Amino acid sequence: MVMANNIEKARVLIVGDSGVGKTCLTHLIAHSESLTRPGWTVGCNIEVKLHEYKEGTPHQKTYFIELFDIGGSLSHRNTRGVFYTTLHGIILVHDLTNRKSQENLRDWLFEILNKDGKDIRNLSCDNTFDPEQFLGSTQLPLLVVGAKLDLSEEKRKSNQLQKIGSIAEHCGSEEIWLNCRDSRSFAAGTTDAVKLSRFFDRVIEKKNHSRELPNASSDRRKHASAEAGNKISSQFT
Ligand SMILES: Nc1nc2c(ncn2[C@@H]2O[C@H](COP(=O)(O)OP(=O)(O)OP(=O)(O)O)[C@@H](O)[C@H]2O)c(=O)[nH]1
Repeated sequence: MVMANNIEKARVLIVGDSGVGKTCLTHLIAHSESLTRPGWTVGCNIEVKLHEYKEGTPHQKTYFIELFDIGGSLSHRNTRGVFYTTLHGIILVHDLTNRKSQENLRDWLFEILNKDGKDIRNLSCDNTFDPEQFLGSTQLPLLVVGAKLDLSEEKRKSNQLQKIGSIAEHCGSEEIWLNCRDSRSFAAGTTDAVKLSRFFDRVIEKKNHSRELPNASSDRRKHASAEAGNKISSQFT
């Protein structure tokens, strides 16, 4: 039997605007059941999921995935940077009935990648934040989740068009649309369950890769703008 103390951990941040469904999603992932009355998250709510890395292969291994559900309220913007220090993956959540919450995902990504308060826009040639470039350089796995699919008739019909022009398409990441209040949304064997499991596998690979580079963080400030990618990468190892 595997002792809980011996199980390694990897950390995933779950971010997005207030009220988009992060707490419901976190609960669904961790407990495979829906949460009827989530409270308003102040600071951070942490849940843990046991994940089978590379399930069904000779490399299968059990990990803990720590899910850091970050309160989306604007009033906590200045303090939530403390949660951005050690991370191995990001889930960006938006509300399918609220277009603005999808547009704001760029800002969330920017806030996390800019956690030291250093404006990474200045590191790019044209002074704009390019999520693809900076995510690519950090090698941080990203998953985009659109919640409240049950409330969006239009989106339910056009599921296949979901990624066009979205941040998921821009960053080359997977996107899932679901009803977070339906306990069957990640039922075993469904496409969404497979996408989630693959995402967690990549998170674990990111964590294992980070451990192989223990001195990378000391190089953080060495490189100039041409090497901005490497610089940002070192912040997340
Ligand atoms: N119908 C429907 N309601 C949802 C869904 N996801 C979340 N909700 C509801 O939306 C409201 C907000 O959900 P939360 O999970 O608390 O949102 P949050 O993003 O954690 O919000 P903050 O804690 O303010 O950051 C709650 O009333 C949920 O029950 C969904 O997929 N479908």
